[in-house]
Amino acid sequence: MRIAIAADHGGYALKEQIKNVLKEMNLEFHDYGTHNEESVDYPDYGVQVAESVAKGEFDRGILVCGTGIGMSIVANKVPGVRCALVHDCFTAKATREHNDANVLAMGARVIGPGLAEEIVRIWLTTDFSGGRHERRLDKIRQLEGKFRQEEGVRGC
Ligand SMILES: O=C(CO)[C@H](O)[C@H](O)[C@H](O)COP(=O)(O)O
Repeated sequence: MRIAIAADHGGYALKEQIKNVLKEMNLEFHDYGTHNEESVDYPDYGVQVAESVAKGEFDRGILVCGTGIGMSIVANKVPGVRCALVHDCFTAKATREHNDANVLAMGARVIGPGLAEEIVRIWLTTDFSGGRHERRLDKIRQLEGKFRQEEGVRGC
């Protein structure tokens, strides 16, 4: 499994710790930045991970900012991305089983590194359950198609 990872300045330190988890798990990853704690804008980093996952260049994405909210909003603008903002172990598992979430967002100002690492481990090792959940993902894909078409009509 290949992972794309990024953070803004608020998530930089936690991103570095999560990279150690990925190394322990022998997972290949690409770090899209940021590479220090200088202030940057989270959309510039979130979109790179989201696009790379949507294009199939990576299997999963991990995004960290202060709250995780901005990163999750950005990632979910990219068709094909199902980004989950997760701050507990229960939803880390559930969003893989039910939503087949392909991007994980977390807030470094919300949870500590120990919990974040546990969330990453659970999220990376839990499979999608399929079944009735596949039908719901199909409906999400249909909605993406509907809004793409409407944007085409409006010339957006
Ligand atoms: O939560 C965020 C956006 O929803 C991000 O955490 C940013 O890290 C946060 O907005 C940055 O704020 P700052 O005051 O510029 O450090």
